[in-house]
Amino acid sequence: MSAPTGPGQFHALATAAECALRASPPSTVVVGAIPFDESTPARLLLTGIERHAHRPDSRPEVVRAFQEAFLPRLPPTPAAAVAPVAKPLPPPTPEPPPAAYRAAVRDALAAIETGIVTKVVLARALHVPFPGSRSYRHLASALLTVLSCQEPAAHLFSVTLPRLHRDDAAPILVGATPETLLRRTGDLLTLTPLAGTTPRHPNPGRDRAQGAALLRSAKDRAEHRHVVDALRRLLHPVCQALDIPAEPRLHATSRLWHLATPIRARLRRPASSSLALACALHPTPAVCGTPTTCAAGLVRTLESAPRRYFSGLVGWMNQAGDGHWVIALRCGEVAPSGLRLYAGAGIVRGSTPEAEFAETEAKLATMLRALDDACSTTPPCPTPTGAPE
Ligand SMILES: C=C(O[C@@H]1C=C(C(=O)O)C=C[C@H]1O)C(=O)O
Repeated sequence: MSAPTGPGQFHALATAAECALRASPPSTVVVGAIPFDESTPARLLLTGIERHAHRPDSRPEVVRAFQEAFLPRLPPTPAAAVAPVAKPLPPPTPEPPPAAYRAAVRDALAAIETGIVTKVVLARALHVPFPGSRSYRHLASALLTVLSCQEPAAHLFSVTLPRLHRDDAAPILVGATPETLLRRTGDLLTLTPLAGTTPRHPNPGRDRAQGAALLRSAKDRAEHRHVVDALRRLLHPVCQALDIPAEPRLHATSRLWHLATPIRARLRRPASSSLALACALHPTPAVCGTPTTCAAGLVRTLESAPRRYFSGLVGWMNQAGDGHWVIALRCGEVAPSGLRLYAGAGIVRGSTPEAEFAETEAKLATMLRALDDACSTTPPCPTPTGAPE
């Protein structure tokens, strides 16, 4: 299922998905990935979820549906192919170089001082040359297995993306995101925006102190408020009841604390489909900035390369329009030539180039650790993970 790239792609996709589902058997769902911006093609396809899962609302079944829909069944990896031929991994190349990322943060801060934007999210990438003899599809599969152990609370995804050129192998987007853009069940809409981040600490006392400091940080609360305010503005016309807590709370991943606001809303009837709603809200200031058009312009000029699917959407929708769309974070594109991992950070007044660079490093560590384990022979889940010791 596709729509021409360029302005209007997302709206056309949502309409095409709704039409295709209406014309399909009742158990059909649309699953796939929508890019950060409309210059990159989306990858959405129809699949029969009930063949793979009996409870499409529960996370593991949906994850399994993604895997079965997008990753062809792989034969068990022969031991020889799993040998850690590339340990230590080749060093990743930062794109852009760290100094250029810090300069872009300074430019974003200068734009904030002029008043044209109040928040801009700037992303960077790491290119990791393909580490060894395993096929890239096996690596994508191994990464997913490792991520499912290391990030048990995350939403996992694995989506085969459109080919860049006709003769190329199709890259695979693999990740474990902590952020749900929205979930629609009938007229109930739930959202969990995240913004404002600090690393966790292996010492429990210091870990709690770091979380508490994030919760108090005026700069991080402002960064978070931009997202919640934008969602309130956009949801108000389509919702009859909107429950938005006044204060953010902490959300933990295995490596990071985030500020989170769980939002619940009742949609007015007739309710838009989950994909139409997701496309209307995307990109939120959590991944782009505010005001959106101006922030998106700065993202285009200040980032060194297109984000493609990073900070886009991944999810599914059924015939009733219910569905779950997450934001593609803590992820990478796996291709035969190597992996491209991404992370971004929200720049607001009070941000510093050094701290924002460090935040992207901390975010990238999730995928780097998974990659390291995916390329080693040790089992991916030796002990339960989730909270640092
Ligand atoms: C851009 C990313 O994350 C987004 C930005 C955050 C922030 O700036 O604090 C936090 C969570 C996400 O909404 C990322 O993980 O790369």
